[in-house]
Amino acid sequence: MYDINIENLSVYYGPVCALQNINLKVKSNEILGIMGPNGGGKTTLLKTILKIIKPTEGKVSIKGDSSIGYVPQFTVFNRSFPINVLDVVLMGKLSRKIKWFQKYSFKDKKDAEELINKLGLLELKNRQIGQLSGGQLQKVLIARALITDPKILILDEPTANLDTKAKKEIHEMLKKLSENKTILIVTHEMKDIFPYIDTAAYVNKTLHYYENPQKLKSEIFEKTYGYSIGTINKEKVIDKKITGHKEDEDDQRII
Ligand SMILES: Nc1ncnc2c1ncn2[C@@H]1O[C@H](COP(=O)(O)OP(=O)(O)OP(=O)(O)O)[C@@H](O)[C@H]1O
Repeated sequence: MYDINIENLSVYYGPVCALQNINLKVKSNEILGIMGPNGGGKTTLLKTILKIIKPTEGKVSIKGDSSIGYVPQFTVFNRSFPINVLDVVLMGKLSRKIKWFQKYSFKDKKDAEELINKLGLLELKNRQIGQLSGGQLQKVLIARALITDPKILILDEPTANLDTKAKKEIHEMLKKLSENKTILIVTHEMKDIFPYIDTAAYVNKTLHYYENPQKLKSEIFEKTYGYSIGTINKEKVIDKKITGHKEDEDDQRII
């Protein structure tokens, strides 16, 4: 039932404690939103799940042999590299131990084209990555992580620096993918992510897990504004104060 099971996990970098005694179980096909302040340990948690970092204490178990796809922060991606969309997606087929002059098979190319088509990117197939919008590039990086059909997909700030429309498209894409994948998203975009996640975790050295993400949303508002969200209308007003967004006539009367 659980794709990821983390028990009593602590991670230290020398004397620095990044994560302390963390427990977390992630169900199959769940979308977990991971939030928390800068330096709270979110990336350390991802890297531990990906086995890039070894736990100081405790253990991380992945169900069966579930493979994991990883989408790193796209700000670290070199956009000036002369490579097209199809080639970026195909790169996801390369084994971790890169063999020089490794060739892609006909099936690799067919799989990549099918995936690009499925994600609505076919018309961009031959475009150089330097000529993509931020949202398009992010979708291509997600496609690269999906090419091996992993059961678990982990994304580190997938919508950072994207406009509202691109964010919505990425979040909707992830929601669809969660029909048969377990997805972990590290994000600072709390306002945008809540409608799309099933559960939430707040990481600040320790981890608080929320079966109901709305509870975390309420706690964040309470911390920010010093009072709790009593009614839906009040929540709308607070949302509007943050976003400046007007939703409907009814809404406008509340102001
Ligand atoms: N390689 C490292 N060596 C020493 N300390 C590190 C190392 N990597 C991270 N840390 C420290 O571990 C803590 C957690 O860092 P981490 O990058 O996991 O946080 P984060 O929540 O991902 O932060 P952000 O939101 O800013 O990306 C921080 O105090 C950070 O300074």
